[in-house]
This record gives sequence, structure tokens and C-alpha cells, in this order.
Amino acid sequence: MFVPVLIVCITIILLSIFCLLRRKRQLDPRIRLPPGNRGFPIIGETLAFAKKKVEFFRERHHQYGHIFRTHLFGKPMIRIMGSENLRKVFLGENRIVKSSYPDSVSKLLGPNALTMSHGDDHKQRKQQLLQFFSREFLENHTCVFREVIVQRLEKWCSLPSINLHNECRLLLVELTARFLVNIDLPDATLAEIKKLLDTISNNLFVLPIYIPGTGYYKAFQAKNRVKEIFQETLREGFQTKGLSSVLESFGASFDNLDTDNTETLLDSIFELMWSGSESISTAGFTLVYLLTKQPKYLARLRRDVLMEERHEVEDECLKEAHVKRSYADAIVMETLRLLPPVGGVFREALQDFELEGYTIPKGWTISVSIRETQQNDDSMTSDPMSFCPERWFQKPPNGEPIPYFPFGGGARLCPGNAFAKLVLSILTTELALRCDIEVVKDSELTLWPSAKPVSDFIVSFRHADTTSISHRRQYRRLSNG
Ligand code: HEM
Repeated sequence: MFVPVLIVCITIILLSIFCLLRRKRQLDPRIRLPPGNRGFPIIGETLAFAKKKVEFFRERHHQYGHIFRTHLFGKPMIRIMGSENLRKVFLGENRIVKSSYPDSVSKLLGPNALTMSHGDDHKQRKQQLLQFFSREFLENHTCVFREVIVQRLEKWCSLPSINLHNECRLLLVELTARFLVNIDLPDATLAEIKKLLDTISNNLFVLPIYIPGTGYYKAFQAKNRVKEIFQETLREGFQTKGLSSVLESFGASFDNLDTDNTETLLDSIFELMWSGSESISTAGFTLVYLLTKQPKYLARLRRDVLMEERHEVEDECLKEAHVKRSYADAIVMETLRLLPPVGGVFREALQDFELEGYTIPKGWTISVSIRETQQNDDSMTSDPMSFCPERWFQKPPNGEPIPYFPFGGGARLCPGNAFAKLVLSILTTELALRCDIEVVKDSELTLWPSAKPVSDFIVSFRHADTTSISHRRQYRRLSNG
């Protein structure tokens, strides 16, 4: 009897001291916390967030401005938006902030993940990886990527209709796997990997309780199966093709493939496979989704490519702007701006620092909003919430660059960004050249945890009729002599 009472008393005393210290700190005139609400004890505003998701952030940014405080997932949190604030936080990695993810994510990715490494270890590993993600490597593989994309588009055209979200995920899982391990995976294996990655994505922000039946358990099982598939595939691949470049970049050799290093290696491949295919397949889906809503942009790109008018821009104001950007690039950028696949990232403050005059206290979680930053800005000529690739050829009215952070920034800048941009640009161009798309069954989008249709979004792909444009092009060539 005595011991439990003693434990309760000690807990109450410790909690009171903790609350007093925090209160004292909050009353410190040098500390100016951002506006916001702590919500209920312990759970904070987690219930309101679970109900409203993306809307929770939108509402509060509307109410409080660029910076507000809340309490989510058991931790005090500050949510920030605005280009200047994002730049300061991204460039302050290892100095004022460090990358920090909820327990379920960090445990799933494991200690071997690049995302979970810090300081010099992170720097060294990232440099090693970036050698593999080089421009030369990408250029050498462009034909393979195009071939995979064209084959899929042809397949989609041959079917009466497709579920766009599923098919885009399959295509981009295939491309990411090709990129990483340079091995042809059979359709059944790709479908299994896609399903496993879906399980992981659906169980990412959950309580980290490893008991059969929990989401966390399911995600871990799925991760282990993905690693198993890659282990088998790599072993077969070694025998036929030799070592893939990504494995070389991780320092793997034939000798150490079956040693303890294999685990580390497979963890790294899993991390790249998961973070890569998750974001890029979301981007691929939203890109095609947005184009189905505004077919005029696909038609404009088709004309652009077929007439070889890529850099000839009729609009007077566009002539002054950087017209070297292709229209396909503008479509990709506009997709990643309006619906960034990674809506936000997390950091932990390593010291007290200031943003817009508010104190960001040491130890607090910072939720960095990429989505709201890119969707709300008066530097844009047309409505920031509309899909308008043309904006990338226009001069922003206040001379400020359009807010654009889909790949993060600073030391944590996404290493897969060049690969992602290349693949999305090929997909956009081939789509314009080859296909007409018709929506068979429409659906709204949900943005949490990533952009996907609320119900099945079914479309029908048909071979595009490009004859009239081709005739115009031939005529133009003839008349130009
Ligand atoms: C459109 C596609 C993609 C988007 C929008 C995207 C977005 C991002 C963002 C915002 C970050 C920064 C995270 C942070 O600051 O905490 C990041 C990091 C990362 N991304 Fe991507 N990504 C994409 C594609 C890829 C691909 C294809 C790969 C690999 C094949 C990849 C691998 C990674 C890795 C390993 C990191 C962690 C980097 C580090 O901690 O230094 N991503 N990505």
C-alpha cells in the first residue's frame, strides 16, 4: 500500500515542478511564444487534428498567421509557413534545428536510415548517395525510364479504363525500383511491393505499439517483406547483371552481400524505395489528375512539342521572362507547387531562436508547412489555388520568387529530386504526345496523409489524334523552305 502511494506522490510532485518551471519560462518577458492553443492536457489538440486534418492547419494559419503553436501527438508543436521562415529553418539544420519524426516513422525507418542520421554521419552518407544520383547516371538511364513509361501508356490505351491512382503507383514503383536496383521486376512482384508500400503509408502516423493487429505491427511486417523481396531479387540480379550502382554507392561488394552488412544495405534500399516511390507516385497521380481537370494544358503541351515551339512564347510578358523552361517542366513544377506530395516536414529546435519576433523554444517540435506556404502567397499573378503552369513564365508582381519547396531545402534537400523531375517530365511529354484522357468516374481528392482520390478515380486513355498538328508542322516546315 505504502509503495503505490509514494509513487503517486512523487509523480504529482515532479509534474508540479515541471509545470511550475514551464510556467516560469512562459512568463519570462524575453520569451514570446507564438499565438495558439495548447488544447486538453496530454492529448492537446490531437483529437481536433484527427477530425479535420489538413483543414486544422489551414484554419489556424488563417486565424493566427504564419506561425502558431499547438500540442499534437503528445508534444508541444509550432507550425510555421512562409518562404522566409522555411528558408531559415531549412538552412539552420544541425545549428538551430535537427530533423525529427514521430516515433512510429523513425522506428519504422530504423537507425540505418539516412533520414534518421544527423551531423557528420548524415553529411558523409548523403555525399556518398549523391554520387549515385548524379546527372550522368540519370542521363544514361533516360532511355530506360522513357521505355518503361511508354510501355505503360500503351497498356493503359489498350484497356477500356484504369484506376488512375493504382496504375500511377504501379508505374512509379516500377521506375523507382529500376532506378535503384536496375532489375526488371515481374508485374506480380511490383503489385506485391505496391500493396506493401500502401500498407506502410496507411499506418505511418500511429501509436508505435508492436502487437499483432496494430497498424504499427502491420507496417513493420510489410517493411520486412519488402526487404525480403529485394534480398531475393538482388541475389538473382547479381548472378546475371552484377552489382547495381546504388549498391556500389553504399559500399556493397559481392563478398559482403551475405554478411551482416546486408541488413544495413536492405534498410537503405527500403528507405529509398519507400520515400522515393511514395512521393513520386503521389506526384505522378496528381499531375495526371490535374491535367484531366484542365485538358487545355495537355493540348498546349502537345502543340508545343509537336510544333517544336518549346521556347517560342507568344505572350509579350513571357518573352522577357526565362523562356528556356519547357512547358512540360512548368506543368511538373505547377503540380508540385499546388499539391506537394510532402505537405510538411518535422524538425526539433536545438536552441531557442526567433521567427517573425516569436520565440521557438528549445526542444519543441516544429512542423514546417510546405503545402500552405506554396498555396498562399500574394507574389503570384494568378490565384495561388488554381493550377496554372503559365505562372512559371510570368514575372511575379512583387519581384519575389514564387514560393517553391517541394523537395525541402538545406542539408536535407531531397536527394531524389533530379530523378523525380526527370521522370515526371518524361511522363508529361509522352502523355501529351500519345494520349487523350477521359474521366469515366470522378472523385474528390483527400490531402492527408498524401494526395489521393477519396473514391476510385477511373479514366480512359486513348491514342491521341495528332494528325492535324503534324500537318501544320509539315506545312510550316515547307513554307519555311
Ligand atoms: C516528387 C518526388 C519527391 C518529393 C516531392 C520529395 C520530397 C522530399 C522532401 C520534402 C524531403 C525533405 C525531408 C525533410 O526535410 O525532412 C525529402 C527527403 C528525402 N527524399 Fe525525397 N522526394 C521525392 C522523391 C524522392 C525519390 C525518388 C527518392 C529516392 C529514390 C527520395 C529520397 C529521399 C530521401 C532519402 C530523403 C532524406 C534526405 C535527408 O534526410 O537528407 N525522394 N524528399
